Amino acid sequence: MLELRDVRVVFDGFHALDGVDLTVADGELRFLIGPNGAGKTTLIDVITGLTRPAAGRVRFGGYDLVGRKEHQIVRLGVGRTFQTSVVFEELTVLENLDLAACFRKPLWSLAGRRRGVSDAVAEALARTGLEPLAGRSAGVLSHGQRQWLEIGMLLAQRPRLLLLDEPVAGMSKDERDRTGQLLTEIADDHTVIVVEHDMEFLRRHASAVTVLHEGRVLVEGSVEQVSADPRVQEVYLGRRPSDAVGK
Ligand SMILES: Nc1ncnc2c1ncn2[C@@H]1O[C@H](COP(=O)(O)OP(=O)(O)OP(=O)(O)O)[C@@H](O)[C@H]1O
Repeated sequence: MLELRDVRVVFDGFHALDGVDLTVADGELRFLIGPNGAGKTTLIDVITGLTRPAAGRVRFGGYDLVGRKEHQIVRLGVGRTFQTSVVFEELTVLENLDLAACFRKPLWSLAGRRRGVSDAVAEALARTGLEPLAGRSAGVLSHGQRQWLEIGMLLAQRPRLLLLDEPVAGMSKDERDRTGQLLTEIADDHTVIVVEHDMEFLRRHASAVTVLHEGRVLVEGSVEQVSADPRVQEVYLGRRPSDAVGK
């Protein structure tokens, strides 16, 4: 379980997170939405150790995360994607996955590593449907395939909690549907938090949604509850939440 209590982040006097409480159960697929500047990325940064909160607690799987370094948090089973790509274009899909799989492991465990595809990499290939492309260079992948490779690279690290920042941005409708299925499948045996602006995508694939606004949790509930909530409609500047595609 992931548990944030009264988390506060202040940048030069500006309260980017202003007392956030959030509980996400094991195996949950939780969507995080909110207008630009609401604090979504900052929240992910706090969980992953990139930003240290001024106050508050972050607990995951029985560990306190505040004060731990990013790589230590990765080792505790927390993985994230960034808005910018981390794929090596000149390497193959398989090589990218293999590299990612090594990242979380201590160096000594790599010394005697057997050759061939590790179980974690094979599972990541199968889950993301990238098996037929394993030998292709990542540079030739479509935008959607590349996003799946990034998700696969996270899976190859065997995280328990995945934090995904706008995974369907720029994808075609088919790619979005495939990604929605993929996220639902991943949530069978992982906890997944997805920052996403696309309301159509949320309607199709989200069950639980948390709305952030001005550094606080405004509303939590199902997509229907959240879209119908007058406070949510108001923060999206009087627009219907269905129009609230953010950027
Ligand atoms: N390193 C920083 N220094 C100063 N201010 C920052 C920093 N990082 C974020 N902020 C500010 O904190 C607020 C929250 O930013 P954050 O990126 O978390 O919002 P967001 O909800 O992810 O928005 P978006 O949808 O635009 O990505 C914004 O007003 C932003 O300008």
